[in-house]
Amino acid sequence: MENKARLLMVGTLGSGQQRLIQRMTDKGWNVSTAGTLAQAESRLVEGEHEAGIFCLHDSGISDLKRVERLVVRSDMEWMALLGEPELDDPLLCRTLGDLFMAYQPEPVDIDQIDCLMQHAVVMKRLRSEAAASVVLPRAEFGMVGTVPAMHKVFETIRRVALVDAPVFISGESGTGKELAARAIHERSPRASAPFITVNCGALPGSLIQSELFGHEKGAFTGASQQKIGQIEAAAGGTLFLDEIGDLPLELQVNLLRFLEEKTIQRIGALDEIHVDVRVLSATHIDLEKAVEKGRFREDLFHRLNVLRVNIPPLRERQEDIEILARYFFNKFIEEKSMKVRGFSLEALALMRQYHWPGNIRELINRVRRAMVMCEQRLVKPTDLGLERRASIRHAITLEEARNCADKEALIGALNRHKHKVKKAADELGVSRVTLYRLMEKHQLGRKNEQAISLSAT
Ligand SMILES: Nc1ncnc2c1ncn2[C@@H]1O[C@H](COP(=O)(O)OP(=O)(O)OP(=O)(O)O)[C@@H](O)[C@H]1O
Repeated sequence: MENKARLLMVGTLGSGQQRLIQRMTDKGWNVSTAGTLAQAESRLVEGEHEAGIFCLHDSGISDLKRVERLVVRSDMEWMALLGEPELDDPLLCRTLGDLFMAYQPEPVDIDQIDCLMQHAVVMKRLRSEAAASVVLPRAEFGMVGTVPAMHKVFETIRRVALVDAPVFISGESGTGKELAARAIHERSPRASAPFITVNCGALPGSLIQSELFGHEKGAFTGASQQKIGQIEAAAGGTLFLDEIGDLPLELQVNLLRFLEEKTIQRIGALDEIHVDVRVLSATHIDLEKAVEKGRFREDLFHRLNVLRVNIPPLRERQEDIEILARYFFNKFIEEKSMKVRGFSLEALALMRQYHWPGNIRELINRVRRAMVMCEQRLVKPTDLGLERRASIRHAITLEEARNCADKEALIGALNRHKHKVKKAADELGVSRVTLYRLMEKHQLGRKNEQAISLSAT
């Protein structure tokens, strides 16, 4: 190790203190000292230390929570010096085990301390080099994506932003449709005007009409005041209709009229108002299929689908999974100092294998929870809640895989049809008798035993 590494010594060791500082200085260390935790905090801000010694013995440092905060934030290795009897304290023992690379009771062995601190410096330098070599992904419009399919999404966003036609954004739940809609607005000539989102699935039909078009005072019971609808509120800007597939059929007609004529009529109003709004829409359902089944008007679909952005699910962007996980890890670690340093290789491997039905929203939630739950330095599969699923994927025979798939299909169909066996059997293309037999085989109760869910496999 190159000498003159900076060593921070916190607390006092009593009579041995001066000797320790002198000997460590003789060995080539650049030692700075802090008698209190407050001083230690300022020393860490002032200078680039590479290793630390906490003298917990007889030093008046009893605020272990603050010790923990300081050690965690410092991003370097520490050793503790203390008197033997203090090891009776279980809280102190846990703190030592969690935070320090080593401890020494008195009388201290200075050669050993020197050796341990040299290791600490090497580890710190290794970590710094590793961190420097990691190229953090650049987020375009707040979206991280490195695979060709995402580059295509970014390119499409850039292009469609410049024209004024409606854009339909498709993609599974949590893939970033709203983020893409905002990006289109922010890059468009309308960027300085409002961007308004309406979730068409969140309100009942009776309310969504007034939400979109507004109403006049007295238009219906309870309309005690005039209300400007969201279309009018977005005038000059962009209206993002999320979950457009959930818009009731009767309102689809009104929306179509607005898109064709650029005018609206508040409920209860006689006059039509001209409104200049660009409409973006999205849904996680297959809108083409909804059109086929007569649940969505074809003419409205074509009006909305003039330009299209299609965001692929996370499982189809394998190379992005680890990059996104690290991106959010770095983001959350900045918000709150935590002991955790990164992901274990096993956790990364399982993240790549997992199906991510909730896409990036699910990834964010799992990473955030794992960072809080993690008790060691590296996030493990259990912290992410992925272990059980993964073990199923690893060591199973073909027969077990088939059983698993059968069971998932049964659970899905039964849930979708609220346990109506006849309907579930029709969907699965089996007779009722066969369905009962399969339910028995997979121990799926006829009613809601097992609170049927996919994780029940
Ligand atoms: N490529 C990405 N990079 C970084 N964060 C992303 C990316 N895509 C989505 N996110 C984040 O994931 C979360 C879900 O994104 P968003 O709400 O845009 O998804 P959505 O497809 O509109 O979901 P839903 O269909 O449920 O409405 C948000 O926190 C968003 O910031």
